[in-house]
Amino acid sequence: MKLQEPLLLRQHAYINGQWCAADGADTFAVHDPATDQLIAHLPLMGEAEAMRAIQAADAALPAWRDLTAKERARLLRRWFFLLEQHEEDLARLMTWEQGKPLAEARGEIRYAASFVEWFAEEAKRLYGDVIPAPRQDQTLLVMREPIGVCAAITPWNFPAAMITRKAAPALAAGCTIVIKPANETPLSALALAELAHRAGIPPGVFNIVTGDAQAIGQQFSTHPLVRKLSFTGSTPIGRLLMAQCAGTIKKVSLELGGNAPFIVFDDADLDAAVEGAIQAKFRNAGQTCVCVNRFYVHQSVYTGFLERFCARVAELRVGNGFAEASEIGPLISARAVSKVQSLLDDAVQQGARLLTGGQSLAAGPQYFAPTVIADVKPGMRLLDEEIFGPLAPVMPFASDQEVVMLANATIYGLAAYFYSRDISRVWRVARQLEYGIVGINTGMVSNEVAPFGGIKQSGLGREGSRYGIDDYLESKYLCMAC
Ligand SMILES: NC(=O)C1=CN([C@@H]2O[C@H](COP(=O)(O)OP(=O)(O)OC[C@H]3O[C@@H](n4cnc5c(N)ncnc54)[C@H](OP(=O)(O)O)[C@@H]3O)[C@@H](O)[C@H]2O)C=CC1
Ligand SMILES: O=C(O)CCCC(=O)O
Repeated sequence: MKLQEPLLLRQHAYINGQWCAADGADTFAVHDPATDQLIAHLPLMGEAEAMRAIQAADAALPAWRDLTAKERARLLRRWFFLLEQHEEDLARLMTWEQGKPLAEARGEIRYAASFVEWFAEEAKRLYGDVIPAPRQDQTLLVMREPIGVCAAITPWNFPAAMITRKAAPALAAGCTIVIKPANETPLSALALAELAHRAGIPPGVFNIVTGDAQAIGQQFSTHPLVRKLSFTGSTPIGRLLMAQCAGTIKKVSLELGGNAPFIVFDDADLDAAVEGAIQAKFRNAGQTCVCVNRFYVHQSVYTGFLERFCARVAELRVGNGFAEASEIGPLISARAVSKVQSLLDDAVQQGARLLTGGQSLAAGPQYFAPTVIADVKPGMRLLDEEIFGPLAPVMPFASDQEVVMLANATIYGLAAYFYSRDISRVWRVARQLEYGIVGINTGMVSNEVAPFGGIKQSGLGREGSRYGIDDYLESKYLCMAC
């Protein structure tokens, strides 16, 4: 890979300010999902190295916590400027290991950097409270203090933004952090570490441990020095980590799976709904936890919506993320492709109509054609399982009451979308949807200033926004007799 700054391609973990190999010098391989070519070998670390990273983060904590908020903010801002400055190299590394089109990768680097900038600003506004006391001889105060050493486990679908969305609030609050990136996409994480190092973030404050997820996850979720764990990934692993954290009563933030409904009411602007549907379904080839899993379209506009939607989907250009024309890259793995294929097969066997896509592509074995199926019915697996791929199931509905009930009939509660121009319906449906995020007449809801997170089994806590730093803070109540 040709980079303007070759040192951004790191093949060692980053612990206590040092680039390290695994104790036994073992490695694992990283492949380009577009070509299956070998990209890099990374340290296959386990419990011992994870423990050393935690100890380094603990040793670095007092000095980092004792910096003024302004000093921490200044270092975070330097990191932000470096992320901006190296956007192109960071994007290229991401496309190489993750597959997403370069334009999307550039967008993700800007998105990742925006969390660092935002929380550098928030660092200076962590106000406490003075509480009117119930007695005249008391003064009551609440101070907000960093929780301590934090651990984070991040997924491959957003290899940079999921790290900065956790690390930036942690560092801004005065915490130190140990991070295990997904094994599919460690290079982006290590490039972030290289730039954090150059920004002057002290040794031990920001650490990246690569390798065996189970062994590292075990340490992160059971070590008594870790006070908080933040995880983005699948609901089953989130459940497991939450249970493991129970032993030492860690604070837990979880961004887990979704089953997003996208509702098109009879009064919707259909052209706008189609554009929103393309964004909300096909971003990152459908591999986003807020991507649409189910389309409900009012029966009176069902055929019209399907015609326009299928025409747009058929135009999407699939190919290697490095080709500037590509809009949809490969899926992350052969396992991901077979999961999407099996959900499609199940639906078609049970009577769904295949309208466009569905075929394998000459571009390579990890590509899946953008696909639309209609007349989807209860009982088909894809209504309950997270698709995480470019397959759009569509079905008609008859009434508002029915569609809200169908939309809420899931264990998940991350994102929902709907299109309507009737203002009273907009308010009513927005209130009735049991989701942490509701997109109204838009298919794009994510930014650094808004709280991102789900309810039900989609997770705990919020990331980004002024709320996103709360999980990295404890409240200390001071009761002073005077
Ligand atoms: N909410 C979201 O954004 C995401 C949702 N998903 C959902 O999950 C499905 C499967 O994807 P998958 O990548 O397997 O998701 P996982 O939840 O398995 O992986 C996410 C992260 O968790 C790590 N991990 C895996 N097992 C453990 C463990 N026992 N202890 C600690 N950490 C662990 C992974 O490490 P490693 O890479 O080393 O295995 C990775 O860093 C997807 O199809 C999608 O439905 C997936 C990714 C993101
Ligand atoms: O959990 C994910 O899938 C990544 C979040 C993407 C976003 O912030 O929109």
